[in-house]
Amino acid sequence: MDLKQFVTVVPDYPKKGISFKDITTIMDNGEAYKYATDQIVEYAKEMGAELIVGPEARGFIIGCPVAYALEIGFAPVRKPGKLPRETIAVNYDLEYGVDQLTIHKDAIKPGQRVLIVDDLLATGGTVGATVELVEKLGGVVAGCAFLIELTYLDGRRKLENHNIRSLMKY
Ligand SMILES: O=P(O)(O)OC[C@H]1O[C@H](OP(=O)(O)OP(=O)(O)O)[C@H](O)[C@@H]1O
Ligand SMILES: Nc1ncnc2[nH]cnc12
Repeated sequence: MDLKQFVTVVPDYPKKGISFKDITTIMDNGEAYKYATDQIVEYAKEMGAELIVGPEARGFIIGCPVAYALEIGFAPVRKPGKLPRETIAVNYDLEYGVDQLTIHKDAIKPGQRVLIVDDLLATGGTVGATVELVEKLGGVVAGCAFLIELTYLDGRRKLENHNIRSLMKY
């Protein structure tokens, strides 16, 4: 399936000069959503993932169905003040802003093989911070999977030695 036909490219959103890749037009097509999920499920199996970790909000949309299909857990990475128990935090840069991400301290077992899943790799700030959170808790990053990679922003640079799979490149 050519997944790109289901991505809607929105120019100048949320700021002038940003070419926004809207994945809601994948999600609202059952066949395309399932196909994208299945591709990441296969990658998760290859990488021996024992837990899926995804940053809010779009990382949940892609990561949760992958975890469900594999019958493994999903641990959310969230913006500050959203997780109710003890967390650790890491700062990160966005293509359009700066923020902080947090995870529950007990979300990952030491040595657990984690697949990080998100909709899109841009500058790599989000996934870089997520890798840091996973590793701080003693998890092993088995791989990072995205629907979309914006190659012109070279987010891969931040993932040096990690396994990466992106289903679509722009
Ligand atoms: O590689 P980066 O430069 O970090 O950019 C990619 C991130 O940006 C978007 O999330 P955003 O922070 O806009 O939050 P959202 O998913 O809640 O919309 C996207 O879903 C990725 O998580
Ligand atoms: N260009 C972009 N399109 C969609 N989501 C994004 N997150 C960061 N950059 C993005």
